[in-house]
Amino acid sequence: MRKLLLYIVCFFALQVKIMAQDIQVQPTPRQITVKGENMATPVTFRLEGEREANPRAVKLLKTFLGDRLSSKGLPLYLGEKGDRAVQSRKRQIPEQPEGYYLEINPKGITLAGNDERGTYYAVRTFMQLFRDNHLPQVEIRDYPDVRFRGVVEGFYGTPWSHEARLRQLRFYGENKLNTYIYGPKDDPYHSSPNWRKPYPAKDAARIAELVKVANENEVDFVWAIHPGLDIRWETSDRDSLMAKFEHMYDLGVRSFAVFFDDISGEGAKADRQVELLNYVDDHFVRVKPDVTPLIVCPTEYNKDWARPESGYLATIGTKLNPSVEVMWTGDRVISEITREGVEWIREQIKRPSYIWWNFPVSDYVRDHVLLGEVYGNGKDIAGSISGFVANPMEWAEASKLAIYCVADYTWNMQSYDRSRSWHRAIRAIMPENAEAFTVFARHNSDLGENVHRFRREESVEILPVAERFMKGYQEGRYDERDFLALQEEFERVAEAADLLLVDNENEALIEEITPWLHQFKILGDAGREALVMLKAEERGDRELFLRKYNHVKALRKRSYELERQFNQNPYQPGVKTGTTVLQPLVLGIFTEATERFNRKNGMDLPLLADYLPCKLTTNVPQLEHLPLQVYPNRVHLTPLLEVVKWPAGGYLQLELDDLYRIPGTRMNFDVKGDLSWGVMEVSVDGENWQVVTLTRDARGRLNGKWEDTPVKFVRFTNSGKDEQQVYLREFYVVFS
Ligand SMILES: OCC1=N[C@H]2[C@@H](O1)O[C@H](CO)[C@@H](O)[C@@H]2O
Ligand SMILES: [Ca+2]
Repeated sequence: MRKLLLYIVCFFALQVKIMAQDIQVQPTPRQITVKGENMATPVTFRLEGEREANPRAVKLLKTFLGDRLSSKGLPLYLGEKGDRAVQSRKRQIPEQPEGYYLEINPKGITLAGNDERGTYYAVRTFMQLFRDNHLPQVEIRDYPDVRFRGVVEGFYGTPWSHEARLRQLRFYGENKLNTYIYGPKDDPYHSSPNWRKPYPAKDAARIAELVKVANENEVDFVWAIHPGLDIRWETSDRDSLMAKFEHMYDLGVRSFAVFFDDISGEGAKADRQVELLNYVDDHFVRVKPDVTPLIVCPTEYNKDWARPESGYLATIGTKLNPSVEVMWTGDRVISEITREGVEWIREQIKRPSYIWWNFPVSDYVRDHVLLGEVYGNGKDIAGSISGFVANPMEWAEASKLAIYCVADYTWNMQSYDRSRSWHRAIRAIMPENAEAFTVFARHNSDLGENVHRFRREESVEILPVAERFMKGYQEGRYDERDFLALQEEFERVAEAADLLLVDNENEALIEEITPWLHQFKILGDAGREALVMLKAEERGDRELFLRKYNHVKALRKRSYELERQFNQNPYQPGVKTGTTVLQPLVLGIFTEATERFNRKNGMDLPLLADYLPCKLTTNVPQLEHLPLQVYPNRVHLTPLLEVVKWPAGGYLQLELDDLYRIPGTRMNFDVKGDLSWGVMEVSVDGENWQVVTLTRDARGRLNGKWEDTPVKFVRFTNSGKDEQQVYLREFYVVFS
């Protein structure tokens, strides 16, 4: 008998477990208990508590239920702890900020928040559980791990459009993100030169609308100011900043930030910054009745840049009002956030850090879109951070993939599953073409070589097949199953590109990624044709081989033309896709097949030009891994967004692949002051150097040229005795 009883209990428990798992709520709730079989969805609901409950929650729920609301029907109790309607469940409500209790059973429904935002989140969860014909009988206790969760629009590049921002705010409401920080570097009223000026009427009206929609979605709209490029530490500038905050307050802004990142000189001084921040905190933030804690982004915002001898962080830690939140990007500008890292900074600044996570931002690899999984951050960091906001790409819709996962991760770290979250994100963003978008996103996730050396996994599933196949092909025997798997993958790539190009469920997203979709189609076609080349070469079918050889070369040419047509920016112009696995695979197959064909037929068909005739060497740490943009007769250094500390004696050297004249060289370090410390030289052998005369033009740029004997080396040195802090805005060499 006992055994039978045990069996029945286990069976029931298993059922409960299975049912709890198949209940999907985003973000993943802390605790779901299934209390019985699904129940039929009532035809009508009687709403109790609407007068006392959070009005935004009431509005959201009434809009959602529509004509299912009536004075009769299943009671639905809505409200915060202390409100009469949810009095009977008071003890069940979690006491953490934004926590909520949700109960659905045949006697009634309770949506009860620990605070107003919690009630709103209970409604959001209820909306996800709702099905026209059935409701799960559940009890949910839920609350977030991280206090402030969301996005900081803090990237360089084209700021998001007003419509994109409105869509973002609604997306944050759906995903329980409560923070949007407005700080686009290229908005002149956020940064220099107009941070002191009020917004023109049209922009002001848009900000006011953003604040309104943010409030409806229970999102704090944080307005950030970036005064450090030209701030003067006098009361006039302090008053200008206060006046600007008052102006933003009048537009409805109730949350404020001051960014001191990516600046040098006067603006970077810690004690001056702290004096200003404490003043703003004491005379504005704490004076107003309804303004959330001030947030600052420090100049030393990552460990790599922290210099204990500067005492910068110590000053912040000891002198900055404890109520001010301090942002932090981690051990480096772009880095995964670890427990050790957040505990280190917590010691320095004497408070939890407010993480500014630089992902999926791509303003330093603008030719890539970053659609991969969100991973690498510790699941044990919640205790040492007060906030976690992601800095996205200039492509707002495409950034939603990572933002969705960040919402899941910051709400419930322990249960975060990077792959499950990513697949759900794709279904949430592209429900009708989830499969095609998965194929596309799988092969558009790595950054390629970049100055921050931050990389992401890409084409993970096909990588082992590609490696095994190429090895086998080169050794003269490959597995036919691998060949077929690659063929299948390239077909799916080509299909996905076409399906997404005509998709109209999310036109804003398709518009953003269209250049990459065209590139992806070419990649799929090139992969399939390269595989046909391989078989034709094996069979000795010259005619077919030559047809496919010409087709792949034509596809490669089209790819280059796409690169020059779309996404032209001064940093990383062009459109890269599948750069880590698929592109090298196509090139490898094409090269191997063509070399075999040439050997067997005594021909000399050229390979695909994938040249890089230039090598960079330097002893300036921040320039060590600088990618180069190489064109037929020009070499560009990728400009940097951060301040470059160029030590005395620091040099940067380019070695060309042959001897060239240099009709033009241009450097723009965005330096107002004296540039005589900079010397440019050329050399034939890398030993004997000759100085190139540099002239400074009206915009402060240095221009030089070398028309004498052709040379192989060009170098630029800080021949002064002091470190120089410059911006690497532009540095290119034209050679002929
Ligand atoms: O304050 C943190 C911070 N400021 C800069 C820096 O990180 O690098 C990001 C990525 O390039 C850039 O988007 C951001 O504006
Ligand atoms: Ca209330």
